[in-house]
Amino acid sequence: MEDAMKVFKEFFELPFEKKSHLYNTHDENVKCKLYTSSSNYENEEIHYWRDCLIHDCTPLKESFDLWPQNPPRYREVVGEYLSQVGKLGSRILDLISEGLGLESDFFAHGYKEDFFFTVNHYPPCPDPSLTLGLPKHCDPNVITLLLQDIVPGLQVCVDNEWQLVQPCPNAFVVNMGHQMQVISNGKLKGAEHRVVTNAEKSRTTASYFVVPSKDCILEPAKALTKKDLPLYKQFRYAEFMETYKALNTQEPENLLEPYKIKKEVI
Ligand SMILES: O=C(O)CCC(=O)C(=O)O
Ligand SMILES: [Fe+2]
Repeated sequence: MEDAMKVFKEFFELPFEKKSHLYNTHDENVKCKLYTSSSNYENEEIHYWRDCLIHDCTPLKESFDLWPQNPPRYREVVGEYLSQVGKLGSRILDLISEGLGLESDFFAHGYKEDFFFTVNHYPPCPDPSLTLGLPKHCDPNVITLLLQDIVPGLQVCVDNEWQLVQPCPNAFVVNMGHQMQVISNGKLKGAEHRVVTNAEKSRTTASYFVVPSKDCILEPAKALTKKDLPLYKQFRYAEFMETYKALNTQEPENLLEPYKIKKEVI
């Protein structure tokens, strides 16, 4: 993971001419892109202080040729990194299913079918009081494995207060996404988080999002709704993602609102 972080930093340190061809936010067919703030820069109300590299990763071996050619080690190091992080993600999901009392291969049924990968770079910000690196959000997927640099910036919302997640060397931050909240019937809450900037140092992070298949049907695990009532109804992952994209600027908790089962008032 040290090597991967080194390569991510080297990529963002490249002179602009070596990466300018990757700035292309409009063409759906471009499978490796760099953008500033978000992929919807032109239409967003607020811009954020980050650059983001995103490239297709699945199937892993077949997507190598789409990745950055510079730094020259990028493909080899990141290929190995993603394959190892994928295994770690599966192991963590096995442990979560054990902890929740679900069958051991519960997440193998479409919940970890895919993954999505982004590398974030937050340059020093002259006035951190004016903007964020990323706004408050909850990841839309199942879990996210975040590789943090030694520079702090990630904050998590606990009891309505923002707390800094201190970087811990050689460790990943594992964020619960919206889908984990649904599957666990609210036992594991989707983590609301954001990124603050700082004036002195740049910060680089890499997010590995474990993603269900588009057709995966999400609902509270049956084993958890024998005693407790289900809090959410069934929906397709692709359907949720449409809501997520359309309502992205709302409070994270509101995004699950359409899928909540309302208690009847008698
Ligand atoms: O860069 C970070 O610390 C967090 C990134 C993040 O939340 C995301 O990629 O969804
Ligand atoms: Fe996130």
